[in-house]
Amino acid sequence: MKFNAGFDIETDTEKLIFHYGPECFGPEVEQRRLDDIRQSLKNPSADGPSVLYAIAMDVGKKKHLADLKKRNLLYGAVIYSKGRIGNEPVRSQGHIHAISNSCNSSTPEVYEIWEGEAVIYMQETAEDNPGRCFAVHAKTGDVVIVPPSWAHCTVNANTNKNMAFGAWCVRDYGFDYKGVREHGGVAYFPTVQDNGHLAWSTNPSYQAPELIVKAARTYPEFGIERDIPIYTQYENNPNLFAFVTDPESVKDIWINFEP
Ligand SMILES: O=P(O)(O)OC[C@H]1O[C@](O)(CO)[C@@H](O)[C@@H]1O
Repeated sequence: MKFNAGFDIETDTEKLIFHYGPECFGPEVEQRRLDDIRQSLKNPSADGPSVLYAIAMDVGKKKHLADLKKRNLLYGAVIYSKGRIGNEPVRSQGHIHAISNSCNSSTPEVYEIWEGEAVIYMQETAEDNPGRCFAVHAKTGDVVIVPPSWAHCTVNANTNKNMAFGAWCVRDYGFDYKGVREHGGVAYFPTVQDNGHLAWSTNPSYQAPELIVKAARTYPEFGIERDIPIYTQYENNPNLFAFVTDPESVKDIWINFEP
């Protein structure tokens, strides 16, 4: 399927892969299978699609690659299967962005939904007290920012459709799964109700406050505009996503940040 990511990329929803146009680059996808993420499910023995999502880290226009490397920025793409896992939606296992050597800090991630509907779930920590917990509903074109060091996972919110997104990340990214895995997942488990909507139940291995469910918002504090692909916004203003690779430069924004 074709959508406006700001560069020439298409999804193949049958094979769960990406196709790149002649002026673009991108790797073969890395698959995440049901067996890879079972331990983070509400019901680890549930049945579902064997490949849940496929990841292509480092995609974009060939003419930008040198600049992206210079800035230490990386654009990733992920495509999700439709369907469900028992009564749970297809989703990622959850992780925290590890401390990157380049900035000596965990880094944020800026998502843009390309097709389908997503929930970006996030919580402040992966400790017994996870801090504030948010489920942010995002539709095609919406942007969602996950702050540095928050645990997060991505949910395909519509079981009848594939979902795909792009995201700005740091180039020397690393994923820390430890806290999430020790708790058997994130603090709230999504399930699919009969009407197709998501419901949320607490993971008993945390002492979590009430979940805040909300719609995606805009991010004027970062200078991000609505309705323009975030890749195009980088193309028009290459310094715009410098906060992704240097989160300390906007440290006041992260205090009491609400996604
Ligand atoms: O938690 P997993 O399975 O490693 O997922 C990795 C994917 O998650 C994301 O960080 C989104 O949260 C992608 O950018 C990345 O490719």
